[in-house]
Amino acid sequence: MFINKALLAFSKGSESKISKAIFLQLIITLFSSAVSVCLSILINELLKSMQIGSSSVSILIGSIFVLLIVIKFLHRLNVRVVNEAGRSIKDNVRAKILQKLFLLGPEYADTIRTGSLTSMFTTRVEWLMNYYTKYLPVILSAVLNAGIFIIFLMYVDIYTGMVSIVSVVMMLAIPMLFFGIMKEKGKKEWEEHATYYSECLDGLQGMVSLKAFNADAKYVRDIKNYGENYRKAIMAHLKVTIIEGTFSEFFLRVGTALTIAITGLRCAYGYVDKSFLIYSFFAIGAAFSPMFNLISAWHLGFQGVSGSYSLSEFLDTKSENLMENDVIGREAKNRQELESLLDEKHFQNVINGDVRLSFNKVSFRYKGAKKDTLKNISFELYKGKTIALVGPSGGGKSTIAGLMMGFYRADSGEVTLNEKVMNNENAAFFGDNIAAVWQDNHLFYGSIYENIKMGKPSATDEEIYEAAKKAMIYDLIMSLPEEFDTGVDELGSRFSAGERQRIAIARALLKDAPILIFDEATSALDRENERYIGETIQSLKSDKAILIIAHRLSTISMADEILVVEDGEIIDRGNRQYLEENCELFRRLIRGVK
Ligand SMILES: Nc1ncnc2c1ncn2[C@@H]1O[C@H](COP(=O)(O)OP(=O)(O)OP(=O)(O)O)[C@@H](O)[C@H]1O
Repeated sequence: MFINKALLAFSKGSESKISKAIFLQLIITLFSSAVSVCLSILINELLKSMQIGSSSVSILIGSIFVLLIVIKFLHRLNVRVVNEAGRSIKDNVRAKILQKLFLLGPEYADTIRTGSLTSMFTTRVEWLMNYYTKYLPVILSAVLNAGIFIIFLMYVDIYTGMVSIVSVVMMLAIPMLFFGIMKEKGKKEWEEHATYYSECLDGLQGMVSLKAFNADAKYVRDIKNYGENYRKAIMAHLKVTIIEGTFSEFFLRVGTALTIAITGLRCAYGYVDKSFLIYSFFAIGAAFSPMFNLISAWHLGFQGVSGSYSLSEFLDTKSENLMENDVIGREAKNRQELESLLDEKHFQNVINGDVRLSFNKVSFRYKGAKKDTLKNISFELYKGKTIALVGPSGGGKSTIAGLMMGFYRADSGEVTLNEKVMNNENAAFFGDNIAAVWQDNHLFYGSIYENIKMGKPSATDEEIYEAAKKAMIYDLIMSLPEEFDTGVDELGSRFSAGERQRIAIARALLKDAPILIFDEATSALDRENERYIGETIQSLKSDKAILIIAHRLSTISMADEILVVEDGEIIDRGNRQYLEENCELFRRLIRGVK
């Protein structure tokens, strides 16, 4: 019947809604069978009395009429119940996926294609929904209903009963024989679906580059090929479904015919009481007709199982590097529970007094990389100190910032914040105390106001305006038609790179964390804005611990200590004057940025 542990786990939080849908389907099936029972009695009565107007006949006709109306009403109710159950399953499973994804953090996200994720959120969740709302109720009610009528047939005649049991068992067994191949085809379909989606998204995101390189024609051709592969995978899956469905239907029809024939024969030879003949024919109809619905439902059952395998594979992903925090570290059973966790107070662990972040002989290698990305890195960052990291591209500067944020874990050595070592348990403590602005800042779909407020959800309007002023973006926002309510489209593409950077700086300043990271945070700004933001950073210096990954002389100059990073190592350190006198690489870098 295609139930596994994973499928049971996915129903958590929606059990009552799923049970309601199953119960309602069962009632509908039983009531439909009750119509058959009434009809069989009615025909029997008519044959006996040959009178349409008798009271028992009127009662039977009335009962059939009432049952049909009730069934109609229950069908309508069923649509609502199934929709509610479906929504609940989708919400809860998506909340689980999201929690896991954020727990695994950027290190994992870098390894998975956007299309696979999209497909996980859409297709596979839909498959699970169909399993619980369309497959499970239909199969459970059909089997139970068949069971009731087969017991009746056994009572009438054991041989008739036995033939009907064999037919039903065959009908249920056929799909099981196809299970292996259906699982494989289902997996292939979802893989092709994920690739197709990934390629489409890649193309949309890279449209400017495709146009610039005149590569759009080739892209369209490639997409067509991926679409064709996806279509083929669907057809292959469908082919097996049709073959399996044909076999199931064949056995069901043969089973029904055989049972009717056996009943007739047994009656002809006097083994079945004639008065039971009509009842038996209707009972056979009532037992077998809901089974026909199963033929189309099996496909949904297969999809549900296949979806549950791939989703639980993802949810079981192990990582030594989990980005736990108050919300994502605690498993929420459903979306409501997740929302109440989100409503709880966060950022409770902000350090008020002295802050000290240390790298102690830290080495790190990206998964699959041939050599260490960072080797033996040590430095100390504390309140009132500004460190600048400089060095050639690819040297490992951003990786140092990533380790501070807990995106990755050191392979050897330690990253500590006020004596707490960076690990799964303490990652949230680091996150609460660090605000970062990256080279490439993500703005979320919504308003500018919401994007800035993300830095501190409890911020007042005044605080938000103040942060925007410090980030030199206030005047620009006020010149927009809807000021702070102006919409930010996906990826913030309506803003220039410099504007996006300033909105991100406002968001980070609003967080008011004791440690600030600026990773090439002013790279897209013009000289004037950069100078103003430099002044803002300068004004924060005494109160904050600041790490700047610098590319311009002005920012480098404001650092108390400059670390020259090359090929994963700190090859020299000191203030600007010292390095200019003693470090050839630093002199070359300075010449490059002057
Ligand atoms: N997710 C990743 N997986 C594997 N290797 C990575 C990953 N991210 C970065 N790297 C590699 O690690 C090295 C250090 O990269 P990093 O971004 O830290 O350098 P960087 O000094 O900040 O460079 P830039 O100044 O160009 O930003 C590079 O060789 C880069 O290709």
